[in-house]
Amino acid sequence: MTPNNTIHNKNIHRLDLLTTPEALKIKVPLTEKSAKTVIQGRNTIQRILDGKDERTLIIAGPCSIHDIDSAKEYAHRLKKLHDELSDKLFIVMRAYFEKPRTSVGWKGLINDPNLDGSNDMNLGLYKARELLAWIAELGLPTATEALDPVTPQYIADLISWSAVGARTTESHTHREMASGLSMPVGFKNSTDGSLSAAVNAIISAQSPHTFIGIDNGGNTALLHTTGNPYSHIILRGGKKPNYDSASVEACIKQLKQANLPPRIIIDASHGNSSKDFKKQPMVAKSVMEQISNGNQAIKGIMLEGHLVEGNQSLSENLTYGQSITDSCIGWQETECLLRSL
Ligand SMILES: O=C[C@H](O)[C@H](O)COP(=O)(O)O
Ligand SMILES: C=C(OP(=O)(O)O)C(=O)O
Repeated sequence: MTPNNTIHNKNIHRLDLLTTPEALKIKVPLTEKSAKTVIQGRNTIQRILDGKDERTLIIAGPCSIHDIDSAKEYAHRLKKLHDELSDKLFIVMRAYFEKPRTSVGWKGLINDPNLDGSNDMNLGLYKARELLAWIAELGLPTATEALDPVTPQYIADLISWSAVGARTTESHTHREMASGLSMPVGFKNSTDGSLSAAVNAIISAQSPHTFIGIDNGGNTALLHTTGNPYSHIILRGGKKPNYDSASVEACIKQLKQANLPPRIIIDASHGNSSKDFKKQPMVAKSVMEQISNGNQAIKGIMLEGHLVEGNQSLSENLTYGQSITDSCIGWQETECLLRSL
């Protein structure tokens, strides 16, 4: 569709109609088994955040998913560990389909599923939902980043935990969206390492809001939310790491000053590994040590891992199972690390 753009939509050269959430859910329905996975996943994470389940939440998986086959293979392997290590850890798969970029770059499977700039978002939403449904059917709960405020209507019924990223935690729109999401939502600290935007985001997301979104039929709608009681902070480091005990104590203090419960997830990647994937195991072990030493505020750890370690640039000859965004630890390292935790 080419808009008449002499005054309005001057910088929009094309408009394509997007499928509705309802139509996508007919194509890829939520089965009884997948609904059970999602609900049990959410309930367990809520119990962990409440301190009623003493296991550590582990969110592990690719920085971004660009290839369905390798994501399914990863899910298969992770499900085995999810079952085997379930006495101490509650393992959830990182299934990230939307990538916020520092400037420009590939924006994730939903935005560009063909990896070629054709931006077929109808296909992207289908592929994301199909994969989430497949993983849920396997019995493994998933975690994602909620970046576009409209996409949750298409996929959130298949997700047990969401994050708002470091680049959007300060965004009013994302706080409103989080207040209506059905699963626990973590807010990352800002890219410079400061915590105040995340603390304010939690307060905002726990409160009711009214904002513009879409309904299941794809109509523009006013959404009235109740607030999300399970919003919490994710320490991801910034100019310097913030996973050490002094930084965690400072975070607890800041949460308490804001009358918020001390509930923290620590991302072992990003600023906490200074973007060096090889440091993630060291970070995760140090966080686990704090938990063993009695720190009850740390509820979980996030890891960026894929089948093959490192990362690669987007090209026509991609290595199977290797990240095309941030570098990840490989499968062997992930398995070894999770068993050691
Ligand atoms: O985890 C993902 C990246 O760190 C984030 O999307 C920013 O990526 P960029 O700095 O490569 O754009
Ligand atoms: C983009 C991510 O992280 P952050 O927002 O912390 O940079 C991510 O976890 O993929």
